[in-house]
Amino acid sequence: VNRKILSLVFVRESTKILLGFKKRGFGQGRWNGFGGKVEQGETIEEGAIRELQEEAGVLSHDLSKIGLLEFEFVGEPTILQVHVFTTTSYIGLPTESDEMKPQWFEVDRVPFDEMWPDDSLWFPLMLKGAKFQGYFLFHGHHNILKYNLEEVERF
Ligand SMILES: CN1CCN(c2cc(NC3CC3)nc(N)n2)CC1
Repeated sequence: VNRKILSLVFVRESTKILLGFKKRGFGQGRWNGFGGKVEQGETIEEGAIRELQEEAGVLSHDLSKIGLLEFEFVGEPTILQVHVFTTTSYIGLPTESDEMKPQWFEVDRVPFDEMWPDDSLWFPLMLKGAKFQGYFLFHGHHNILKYNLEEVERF
């Protein structure tokens, strides 16, 4: 079993959250936070900052680690290990990239039916300010066969 380390960043503004519509590649056609592969030679947080800049055109240096999610797919050896961050302090105007089209959403109007199915399970923990850890077993890209999800005190 090998693990692929990925970042995922959510930018918050009072009652709003910044999501991006994935225009191509993995997760295409779904809204999500910003993130991607963590490269060799960078920390996970540095990778998260880099991807946020590349995908949304905003720069933040004050990310808070809020979640750790592992995703396994039936029949596939690679486990995705997603490190979730949030920030309220950033500079720059969210800008469309070739990967992502950013848009602000009211936190009570998050388009879960156009997002990864796990999001509706852990978003409530993120939105209430909790830290969380979870494991999800997927069959394909639409069905969660089983999962566990728990709040944690700190990372
Ligand atoms: C670059 N990454 C890709 C993985 N990712 C995921 C994954 C995910 N579920 C997993 C079944 C796929 N759910 C959210 N919300 N994000 C974050 C961004």
